[in-house]
Amino acid sequence: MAEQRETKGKNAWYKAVIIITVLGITAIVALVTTAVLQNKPLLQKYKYGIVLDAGSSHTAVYIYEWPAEKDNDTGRVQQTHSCKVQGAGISSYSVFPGQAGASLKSCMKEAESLIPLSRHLETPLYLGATAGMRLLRMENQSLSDQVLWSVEEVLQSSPFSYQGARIITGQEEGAFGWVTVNYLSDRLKQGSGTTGALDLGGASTQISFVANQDVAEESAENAVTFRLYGNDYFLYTHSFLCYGKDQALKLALAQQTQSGDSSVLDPCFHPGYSVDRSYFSVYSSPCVMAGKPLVSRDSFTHVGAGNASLCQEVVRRIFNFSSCSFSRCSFNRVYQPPLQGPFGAFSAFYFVMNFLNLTSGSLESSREKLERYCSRPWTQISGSDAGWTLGYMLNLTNMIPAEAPDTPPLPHAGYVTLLFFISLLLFFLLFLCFRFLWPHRNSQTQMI
Ligand SMILES: Nc1ncnc2c1ncn2[C@@H]1O[C@H](COP(=O)(O)OP(=O)(O)O)[C@@H](O)[C@H]1O
Ligand SMILES: [Ca+2]
Repeated sequence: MAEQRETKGKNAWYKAVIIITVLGITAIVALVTTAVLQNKPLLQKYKYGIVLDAGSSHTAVYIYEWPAEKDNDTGRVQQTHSCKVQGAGISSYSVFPGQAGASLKSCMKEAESLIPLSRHLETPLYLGATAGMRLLRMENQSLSDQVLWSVEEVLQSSPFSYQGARIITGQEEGAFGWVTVNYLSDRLKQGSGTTGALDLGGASTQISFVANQDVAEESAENAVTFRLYGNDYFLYTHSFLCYGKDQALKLALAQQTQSGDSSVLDPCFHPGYSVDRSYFSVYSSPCVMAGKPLVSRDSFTHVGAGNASLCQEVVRRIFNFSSCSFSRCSFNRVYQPPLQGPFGAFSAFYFVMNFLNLTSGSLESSREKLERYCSRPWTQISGSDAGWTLGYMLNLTNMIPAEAPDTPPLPHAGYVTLLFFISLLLFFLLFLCFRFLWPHRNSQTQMI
């Protein structure tokens, strides 16, 4: 009898252990599955933004995207597509301002086909015009308004959330260029050293870099502050209107055509280059300070001489280094504090240097290569195809939070692993309890 009772007791104990083990394993599996499902990243959805960069030479449409659930947080904004608008910049439509908007239509249709239909209504659409429109506004405010109305009409009729078309200030252009360069190189989140930004446009050029706060005291218009990812940045920025590549060329030509001769031998163009130009094309720009020479002829022959050092002399003369009312200046009496750190140069700086294969190597070696390049005959140059890759053109996004975002204490995988081992430990402890305490209780019961 005692043996039978003992066997029954043992069987009951084994059953209990098996039930507890099965329950324990089921609980662990349920725990881990819940944790995994709960924390599993949802299917990635994206949000979009469109920025039209209406430059002096051309307009480009940029489409940006970022993960939807990280809106305004750490989601990285990426350029997914760019479309170059056919023809020249919107400022060139001053003769027929009403046609400026129509020029944007095909790129806007492209944007409609690329952005998912469900996102159209919430996709913000901005247009920022730069130096070409600044010059047109200086020449004729009514014409520049008409050009903007024309583009506004087309953008408003698009399915996107139109946020406005405006001429951005040179200060904004410089400061946003700096943000973009540092955002793309991931320097803002790290809070480490930043890089300055140099942007050579067609009608203006911008320089921006981190400087100390004396800038605001000496020249408030050159000072910009940002708070990004919890770090304060104090910037010096300046936009030189008329010192973009195309307007600077006009300044240099105006200076060389002052004598009113029928031809000009220009060291900045290749030997063999010869083009008839009208005086009007050079002197109609509001950038050209020197008056048109008093000659009866309308045009002159622009002849290349291909001499880099003489060209440097010509180019130097379009800059005024003579006086400065601040503690220090760059040129044309513009305040500039001492340069700091490395610089990222983009837009036409990049196009030109990339075209000449000079994007790597020292300044000295680039100078030597440039001298050799400039003296090459024009006939050897005109065969080259300038269809090289466009670099990123960077633009306005306000997706960078002022404060650094809170990050979870553990990464997802670490969290699941930790949960698993804690559960395992609990189960092991439970097992030990039953293994050593239950038989002990049984034997006590038997003795009574
Ligand atoms: N693919 C390219 N190859 C060579 N030069 C280019 C290319 N794209 C743009 N550029 C030049 O870069 C400059 C861009 O200026 P843009 O942005 O239009 O004017 P701004 O910024 O002064 O309003 C122009 O001088 C233009 O000729
Ligand atoms: Ca530009």
